[in-house]
Amino acid sequence: MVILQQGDYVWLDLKTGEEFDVPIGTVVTLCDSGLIQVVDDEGNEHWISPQNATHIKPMHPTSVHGVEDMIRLGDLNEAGILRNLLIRYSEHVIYTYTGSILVAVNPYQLLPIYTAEQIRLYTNKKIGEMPPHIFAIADSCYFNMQRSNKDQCCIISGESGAGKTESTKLILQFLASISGQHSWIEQQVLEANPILEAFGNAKTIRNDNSSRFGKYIDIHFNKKGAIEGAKIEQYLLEKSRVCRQAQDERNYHVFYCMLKGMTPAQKKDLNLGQATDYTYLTMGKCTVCDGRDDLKEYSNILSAMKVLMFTETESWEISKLLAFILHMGNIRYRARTYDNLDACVVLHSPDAVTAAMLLEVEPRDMMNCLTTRTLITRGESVSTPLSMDQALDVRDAFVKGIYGRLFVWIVDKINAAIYRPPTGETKSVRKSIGLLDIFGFENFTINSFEQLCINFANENLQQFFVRHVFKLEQEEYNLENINWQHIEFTDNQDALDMIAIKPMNIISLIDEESKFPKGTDATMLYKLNSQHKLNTHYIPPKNTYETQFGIQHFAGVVHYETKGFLEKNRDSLHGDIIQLVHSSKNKFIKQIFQADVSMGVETRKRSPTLSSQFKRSLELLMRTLSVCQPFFVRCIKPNELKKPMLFDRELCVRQLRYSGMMETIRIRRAGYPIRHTFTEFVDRYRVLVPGVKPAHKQEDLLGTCQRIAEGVLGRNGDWKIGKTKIFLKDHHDMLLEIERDKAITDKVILIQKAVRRFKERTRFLKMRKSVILIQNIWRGYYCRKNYRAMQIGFLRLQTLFRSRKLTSRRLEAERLRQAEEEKLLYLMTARRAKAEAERKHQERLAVLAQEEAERKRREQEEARRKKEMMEEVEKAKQEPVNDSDMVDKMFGFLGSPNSFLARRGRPQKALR
Ligand SMILES: Nc1ncnc2c1ncn2[C@@H]1O[C@H](COP(=O)(O)OP(=O)(O)OP(=O)(O)O)[C@@H](O)[C@H]1O
Repeated sequence: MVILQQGDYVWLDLKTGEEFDVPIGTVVTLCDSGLIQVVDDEGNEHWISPQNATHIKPMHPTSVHGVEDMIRLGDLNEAGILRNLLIRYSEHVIYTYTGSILVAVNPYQLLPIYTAEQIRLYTNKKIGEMPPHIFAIADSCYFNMQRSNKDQCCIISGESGAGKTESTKLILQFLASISGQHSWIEQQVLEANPILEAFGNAKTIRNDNSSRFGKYIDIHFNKKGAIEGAKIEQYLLEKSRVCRQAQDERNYHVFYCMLKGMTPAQKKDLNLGQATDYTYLTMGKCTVCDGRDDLKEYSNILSAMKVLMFTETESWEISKLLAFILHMGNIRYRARTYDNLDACVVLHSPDAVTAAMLLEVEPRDMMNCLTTRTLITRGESVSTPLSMDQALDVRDAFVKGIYGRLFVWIVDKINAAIYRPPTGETKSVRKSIGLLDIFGFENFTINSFEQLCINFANENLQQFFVRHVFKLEQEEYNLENINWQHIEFTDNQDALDMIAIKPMNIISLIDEESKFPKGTDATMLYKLNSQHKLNTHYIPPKNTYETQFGIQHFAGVVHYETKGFLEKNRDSLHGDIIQLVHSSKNKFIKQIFQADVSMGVETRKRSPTLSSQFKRSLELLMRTLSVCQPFFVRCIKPNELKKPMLFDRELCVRQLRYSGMMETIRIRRAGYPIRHTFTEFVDRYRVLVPGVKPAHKQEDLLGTCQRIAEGVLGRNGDWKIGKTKIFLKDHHDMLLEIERDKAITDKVILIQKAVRRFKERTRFLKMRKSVILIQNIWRGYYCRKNYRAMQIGFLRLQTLFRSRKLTSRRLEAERLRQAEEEKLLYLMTARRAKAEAERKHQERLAVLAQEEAERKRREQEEARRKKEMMEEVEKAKQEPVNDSDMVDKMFGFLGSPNSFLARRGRPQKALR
């Protein structure tokens, strides 16, 4: 026994012996005592005694926290795969790879992983570069289409409710976003969905929005990779749902939407009430569907119809037919007996009248058609009554016939809007991505003809998958002499041979019996038994009373109830009904029945049965798929309750086992899923090794391939060289692509560098030239300007200098002259002064002489006067005198006043 420690992860095999029980992952919580306590992935505790030590096995580290690609799982068994999906699911990680196959576990809740940002993140990425995602598959489809110039297809499989339709829509959304601007055609392609879902989807116990038909959407891309159009192929609509629904199931969504969304006036015109009023809508006792807003859906349908060019009249005619179906379902019969024959009559009711009115036929004709049948015996036509059961069958067949044809017409109408037939020009360049969303394997309590067809389709797809993944792979390895481990896988070819390929196969026997006039379901079963009872894939009825036979399908045994097989397979409407349609004034119903009306009675009898039509369309589909490069998305339904975060281990193991996931992982791990011819390889990856010439110039292609592979993947890498091809693992492809991207990016950068350098240099040189020119001009201008300024300056300076020089010279001259003058002046002055002084001296002498003379004279005068005065005084002393005489005498003595004054001044002047 392994020595365990607390916290170790181990596998616990409870060995219950149940078919879908596999070991569960556990963590050791106690191991001190002899017993070991472990807690499993579902939270249950287990005690393991040493005797039960074989029940536990150590877990590989890759299984502890899970891996993105299950090829890398160390525990390569169902338990490992299951736990890997479980732990990722519990972390809301719903996508996991198995090589390039995507496993998607339905989250049953809206996860924030489909935003525009996510689209951007996954655009132009290699598988494995980002965590697994449906967008990564879509991107790879698109990238591969562009890279290899080959059509691609994506096969989305899984049980009802596993998420196929959602995955298809997500891929479409991704392709529409990355392929270009949102064009009108893209919008039209996207808008086809609401219409198809309204008319082809219904609430079932497994899925609230179950597609009751298969579809293959082929999206066409033009040379630039933009969506150019699309074509929708539909397969096997479940028509019986129009008349019958199981408990808790609904009829097709469109009926409920119409009754919720129509205006009262419209409803009045069609005499319609509410869903609960109609037998055809209430058989499952369920008219509402949680989480669906029928009212809103109705407006979506109408707007989608507008986008897809349905005219107002056509929309109204469709409503009329839907209303007709509802009224037909409400028609009541009463059993009668005529001439000992079981017969019936239609009870008069507003529904019957309205139905006839909507069909625009005579009410009487319609009632006759619903209650009698015209037989032609020996050239004569005889009308025989129908029993009530037969009449109900006729009515239901009529209604199913209308709905089935209406659905085909709608798909054709959509195709008319979105399909652009290839022209000579576009044919060679147009590439496509096909999305196959087809009903999963079905195994109900009672399985009928429809289930046989559905399971037949799934056998075909499984065979395609097996062929692609296993058979072709092994064949190719042998052909190319590749040494590899041979993997055993479950091939469903034998089952397929028995159902539809080998002579006297089940489908052909059913067909034959359907055309045989006296054929019944019992005779058919008898023939099936006698032909196939020894086949290991056939399970005959246990006794002669049992009406069931079984088939061992790849996904398990399914028992089919043969009652009604032939009728369903014939899928033909009685001539009376066709006649009734022919007599109708309603052009629309005539249009949808056009093919039947134009056929004669005999041709109609020989018209292909449902199974042969289905087989043919499946063959066409398989042919289309076989020329495409396929991608596979395996959707897994985690629980039957449509609940988030609930993982039903058994249910998941069953789906994994039946989808061949184990073998897929084994073969993917052992094999080499990526292969290129030498030419392709060299041309694509020669950039990785310097100096490798293109393939057409190579003499040794194999050697060159080897050189490139060794250079990039290493000499000891697990890749192989065959006779014409090189074989690689998924991760090699990724590595090569990443390296190629890098190398091309480097080269692109180099080219960009050179181009940019050249461009920039040219620009620079041009700029430099211009700059130099500008500089030249500027400098010239500037220098000239400066020169002129300088010149003026110099002139001024010169002038100034000269003027200063002249001035100084002048001043000097002046000074000299002045000095001379001064000298002269001085001399003159001196001379003059001397002369003057002489003169003055002379004058002085003269004056002095004069003054001397004067003084002498005055002294003489004075002396004279004094003598005169003395004489006068002497005389006066002898005579009396008055005052005035006195004054006059004084003045007479002194002289007149003026002369007195004049005399006073003279001596001053003389003094100067
Ligand atoms: N990726 C998803 N994210 C959120 N919910 C999902 C996702 N895929 C599926 N679902 C939920 O599961 C429901 C069933 O999915 P879907 O209709 O795609 O199943 P299906 O496989 O096409 O079934 P059927 O064969 O019956 O048509 C959806 O209506 C949606 O509620």
